[in-house]
Parts: sequence; structure tokens; C-alpha cells
Amino acid sequence: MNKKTLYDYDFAGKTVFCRVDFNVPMKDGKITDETRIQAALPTIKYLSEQGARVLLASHLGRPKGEVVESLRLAPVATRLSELLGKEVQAVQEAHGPVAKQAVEGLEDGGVLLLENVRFYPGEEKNDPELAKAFASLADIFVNDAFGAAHRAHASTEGIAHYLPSAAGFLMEKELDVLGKALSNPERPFTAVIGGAKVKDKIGVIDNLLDKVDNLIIGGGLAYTFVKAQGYEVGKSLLEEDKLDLAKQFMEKAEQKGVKFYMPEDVIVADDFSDDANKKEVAISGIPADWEALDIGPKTRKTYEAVLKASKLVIWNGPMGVFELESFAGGTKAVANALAEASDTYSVIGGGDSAAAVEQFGLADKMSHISTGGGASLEFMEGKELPGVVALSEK
Ligand SMILES: Nc1ncnc2c1ncn2[C@@H]1O[C@H](COP(=O)(O)OP(=O)(O)O)[C@@H](O)[C@H]1O
Ligand SMILES: O=C(OP(=O)(O)O)[C@H](O)COP(=O)(O)O
Repeated sequence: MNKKTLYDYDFAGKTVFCRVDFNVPMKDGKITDETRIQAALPTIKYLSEQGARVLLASHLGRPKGEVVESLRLAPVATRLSELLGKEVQAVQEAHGPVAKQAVEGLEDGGVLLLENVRFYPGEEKNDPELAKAFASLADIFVNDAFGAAHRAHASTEGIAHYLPSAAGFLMEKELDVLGKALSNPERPFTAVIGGAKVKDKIGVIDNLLDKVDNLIIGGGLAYTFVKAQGYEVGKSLLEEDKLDLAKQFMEKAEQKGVKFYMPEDVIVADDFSDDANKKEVAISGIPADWEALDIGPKTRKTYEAVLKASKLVIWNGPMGVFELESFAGGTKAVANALAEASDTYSVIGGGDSAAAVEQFGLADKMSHISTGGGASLEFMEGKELPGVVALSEK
């Protein structure tokens, strides 16, 4: 990597604006998976031990430029305090007088957590004024938010234009591991794409088709493809305006000789809940008022066989609504297949996919669990990540 790292700076007495990805899953104000917090600890500890005053900044969820009480970062500060064994103050601003005062009160080695940067409309617009306001709080910018490195936002990209900067340890490690896997991929190379962020992920399929031998589609993403094939999808997740794109991708796969796998059968439910009525149906049989919330047993078998025969697998996005026990089977099947495939290098990306693997107790059976879903996908597609590009060169 030709970017500066933490070893390129003397941090003693310096104030560091450190962007992390603390976009952790939460339920009723409780963190349900802390993988991303754990992953940022080496950088935070190093900066603190070197005598820096550490300002941590992150987004949480998608509040769209407004304050959303349930998306405040205070619960993360509480957990971080426990993990670091020292108090981490949660500040209710990411810049402004309250933030400034908190920063001024910080001792060398002290750590504070600024408020959700997406409470500010300028964050996602990469507004230079907001980037400057963030920069005015610190002497050095460190980006350790690999999971948000594909976003050109004020706290990930913009700020790097106003401060000397470096990649944190997590950022370095992710780029290193993924880069090695991609530089000369072992084949068959399979991508498994699922989850619910259809708009974000559908685009990456185009580039993946130039790289992989097999493409497996599951999760909420699948039903736009299912519909594009002419089947009815009932109330399943659907992006109507992406149907043509989905068709184009299936044609491209055929031209390129990429095997394209879609659900043959699914578990449908009459409600989005664990106690909904549910049944297994063939893909041609999704009832009008029901929604598909998991892949079915035949599909699982097919997917398992493809995965076990692959040498490199990148997996992004669960196969179903794994948070509900009734619809976790498909995601579990994929996770188990990868855990059992000792000859397969498996890269798991995405907050929810990582959480699923963790929930099933299979995390240590995977070759690499990336803290970024979208970010690892864009990187594996061969795209440059704006949050990395903007960092100071060595
Ligand atoms: N068939 C489906 N219908 C609706 N939501 C789904 C379906 N399959 C998976 N999901 C949801 O997708 C979410 C994860 O999506 P996404 O954020 O794209 O994944 P990741 O964080 O791994 O990148 C999970 O909360 C899961 O419940
Ligand atoms: O959770 C994240 O992405 P991921 O679900 O693709 O892993 C990152 O924190 C980025 O969040 P965003 O997709 O709202 O920009």
C-alpha cells in the first residue's frame, strides 16, 4: 500500500480525528454484534498509548441528515469504555461548541466518541464546509473505517483534504488480505450475494461477472432476478426499476460463461415475523399475498455443492431473514458449507453476514471476516475506494 500508516506519524500530544465504522446492529438500544468495535480496538489502543487525544467518529444507520434519537452513539461509548478499561465520553455533537469543549478537556491518551456524523446533512453530500469543521478539531486524520471506505463522505473522504492522514491498522489489514485474495484468485471463484440492500448491491454484480466463475444470488436481492425471469414474487422485496438491469446481468452471465444460481424453491410467509404462517414452495409458486423470506431446501443443497467445489468464495449478505429463527436455515446452510470446505478460502463481508456467522458460532472457521460488506464487494470488483484514495501518500 502506498498510503501513510500509523507508523508514519508521531502522535504524542496530537489530536487525532479517527473515523471508525461503529455501524453496529442494535436492538432496543443494545448492541447485538460488536465485531466492528473489536476490530477497531488495535488502532484506538495504539493511538491512545502513543499519547494522542483520540476523537472517534462514526455513522450509525441511515438517519439522512437529521437527529434520530435511537441512532445516537452513546451505547457504543459505554461498551467501548468497558473494552478499553477507561472512560470514553460520548459527545452529543460531531462538531460545534459542545464537541470543541469536550475535545479541549481531553488529556493525552484520552478517547472520546463524537456523535453520529450522519445527523449532519453535509456528511453524505461530502460538503467541504462540514469536512473543514471536522478537520478543525484535530491535527491528524486516521481512517480505520474500512466498512465505509466506499463512501465519499465528509468524514471519510472530504476531511482528508484538510489534514495529514493515515490508514489505521484495520484498514491496512483489510486491504492487504482482500488484495492478496484478488490479485490471483484461485478458481473456481464464487461470489454469493444476498441481503436487503438491493439498490447498493445490484450494481456490483456487473463487475463481478467479469471476475467470477459462479454467481449465487439469495436474500432479498434474489426476487428482483426471480421476477425478471418472469415469475411472480408476491410481497417479496422487489426493485421494479431494476428489472431490466437484472435481465441484462443474466444475459451477460450467459455470454461470459458464468454460472448464475438463483433460488429454485423458497420459504414464504404471510407476515414478516417468526410466528407467521410459512411454507416451502417452488419458485414458480410464490402466492400473491406472501413474501419469500428464505431460500428453500433444494436451493440450499445446490448452493452447498457449488460452495464446496469452489477455491475462493466471497460472501456478502444473508440468504434470508436470519434474525428470525424460522428463516435462518438458508444462511446457516451457506455458513456451514463454508465452514466444512477446508480447501476453500472464504471471505465474509458485511455487517449482517458477519453477525450471522458469529451467531452460528462459525466465525473462526472462515478464512477472513471483513468488517465491510459493500466496501469489500467494491474492492473485489476492482474499484478504488474513495476513503482510501484520499489518504496521504507515503
Ligand atoms: N428474503 C428477504 N426479505 C427481506 N429481507 C431479507 C431477506 N433476506 C435477507 N434479508 C435481510 O437482509 C438484511 C441484511 O442485508 P444487507 O445489509 O444487505 O447485508 P450485509 O449487512 O451483510 O451487507 C438482514 O437484516 C436480513 O434480514
Ligand atoms: O454497514 C455498512 O455496510 P455493509 O452493510 O455493506 O457492510 C457500512 O457501515 C456502510 O454503511 P452504509 O451502507 O449505510 O453506507
